[in-house]
Amino acid sequence: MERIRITDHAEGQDRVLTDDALAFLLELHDAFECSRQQLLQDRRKRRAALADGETPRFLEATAHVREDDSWRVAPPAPGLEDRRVEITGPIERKMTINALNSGAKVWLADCEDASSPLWRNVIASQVNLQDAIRDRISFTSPAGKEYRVTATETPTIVVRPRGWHLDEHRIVVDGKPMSGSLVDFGLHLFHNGRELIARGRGPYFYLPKLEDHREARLWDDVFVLAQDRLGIDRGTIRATVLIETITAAFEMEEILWQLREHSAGLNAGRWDYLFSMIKAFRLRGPDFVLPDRARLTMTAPFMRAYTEQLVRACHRRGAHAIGGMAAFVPSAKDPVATERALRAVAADKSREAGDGFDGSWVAHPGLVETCRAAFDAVLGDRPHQLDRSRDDVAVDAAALIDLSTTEGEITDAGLRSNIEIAIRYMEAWLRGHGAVAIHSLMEDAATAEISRSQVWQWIHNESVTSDGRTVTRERCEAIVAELAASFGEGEDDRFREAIELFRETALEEAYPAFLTLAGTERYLGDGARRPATGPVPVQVAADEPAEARTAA
Ligand SMILES: CC(=O)SCCNC(=O)CCNC(=O)[C@H](O)C(C)(C)COP(=O)(O)OP(=O)(O)OC[C@H]1O[C@@H](n2cnc3c(N)ncnc32)[C@H](O)[C@@H]1OP(=O)(O)O
Ligand SMILES: O=CC(=O)O
Ligand SMILES: [Mg+2]
Repeated sequence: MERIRITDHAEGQDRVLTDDALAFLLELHDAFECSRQQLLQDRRKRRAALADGETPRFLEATAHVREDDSWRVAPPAPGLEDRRVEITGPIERKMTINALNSGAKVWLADCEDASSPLWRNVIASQVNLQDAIRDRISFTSPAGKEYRVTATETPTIVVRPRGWHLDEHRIVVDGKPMSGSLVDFGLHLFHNGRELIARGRGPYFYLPKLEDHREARLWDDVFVLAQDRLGIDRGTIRATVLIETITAAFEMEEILWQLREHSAGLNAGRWDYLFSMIKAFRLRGPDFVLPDRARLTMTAPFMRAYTEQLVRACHRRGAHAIGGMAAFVPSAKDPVATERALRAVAADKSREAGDGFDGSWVAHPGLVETCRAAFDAVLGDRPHQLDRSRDDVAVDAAALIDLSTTEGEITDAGLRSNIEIAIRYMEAWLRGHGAVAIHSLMEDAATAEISRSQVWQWIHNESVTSDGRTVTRERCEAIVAELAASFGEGEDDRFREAIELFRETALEEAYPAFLTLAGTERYLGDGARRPATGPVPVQVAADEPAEARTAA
């Protein structure tokens, strides 16, 4: 019996899942699947311990790594010296070309927060990467617009594979799904690694949602085996780790140390970081309940502690510190939203550049110049500011987890906005869109996780909105019912399933660790339910207003 089985088909698959590529994936699976499962098991234990009241802390066992001043990560690899503007986005064909023409220094080609893991997306991402790297990508829109790469200098490509928690259930080995991380990583490296090196850059990665330094070590082990197997020099692969969980924030230097030969720095993944905070402390009582999502800015004291400590850790170790994503996006149809986005992004990037970051992310080509200007003002002609030590920053465990000083209230509008964003995002995700603009804000898996998690936390803490009303499941259901009236009922719409998924991830007693896991198991996996049709079902408590009962 063939050990590896592909359970689905998508256009372009033959170019991606070649026999040699599958043999490489199998080798990665055999070498690392046990360790991945062990680490996922450890995650579950740690999550339970945090829920039971354990406080994250700096590890005693690795104090020597933090205290030893002598080590540094490898110097920047070709194409990664100057990272002042990085554009992110899903690896769709048109967006790939637009990103390559955007003028950014780096393109984060995303199989993660901005991607919905439909099989056709997984395969198309790999096809588009192959073509983009070989300068043979073009696209004609349904309206007949032609797209080609015209920029003389294109961004360095950095691929973000899925996180360790996600399976790729369409590639089954000995009856078990492969790791989504290893599939995204392995296919890109196998097909494009040598080509990238020949073109003067290299196979570079962003590593998402790591929860501790042992998970970084697993990636390092993967890199070593993969390079040896493909005859690529050790240290050629480079990885920037997103610090976007509260536990990883206590192990920043350990993560750099584990990957030191392959490290390209750290990134402050603010949205998943906020999600991680809410998840970790969701049952810790009022001091850990955060206000409306709109009030969770980078100037909140706990967020400042996080970014300041990240820059300090990176620059102590000669590693790039890369800033995160301001969610405001411009809109050709809305000059007011555009003006607001440009102002907000300029302020965000100026603060990051002033704090010592070496570059930052933008979500949209219309923001590249704004980000560049903010970093130009601080960097000038220098490619980075690694020489800017932030030893003035206090390493302060308490500051990282002190949420009690976050200003702002929970409002009815904030509750409604969370429910609407979560459902609209889940609906788009089920249709295959991993990033969408909703009310001129970029929404992706990380921001949607915040929205649904806040709703869950507010219900379970019986939080009270500024109008004096308690957040209850029934109140949320009434809002769902009102919103449902405004949702489309087009043939392709998936609002019915999106509402079910929202209920499962925000309104139930149990708290699913990731909406993407819940969504994949229920709607995208092997045993997935068939898409439902008909009116959106709503649940309304007897004492809710009558109009809430009529959504259809
Ligand atoms: C928490 C995190 O992980 S953040 C990182 C993950 N998230 C992301 O990467 C989000 C990236 N951004 C996006 O996906 C998009 O900007 C969205 C979905 C938010 C908005 O996209 P749209 O609705 O298409 O925006 P809009 O209509 O203004 O786009 C104008 C043009 O810019 C292009 N564009 C917009 N964003 C991008 C991008 N990130 N990369 C490349 N091209 C882009 C569009 O394709 C469109 O091209 P066209 O004029 O040739 O048709
Ligand atoms: O991946 C980035 C984030 O903010 O989450
Ligand atoms: Mg993230």
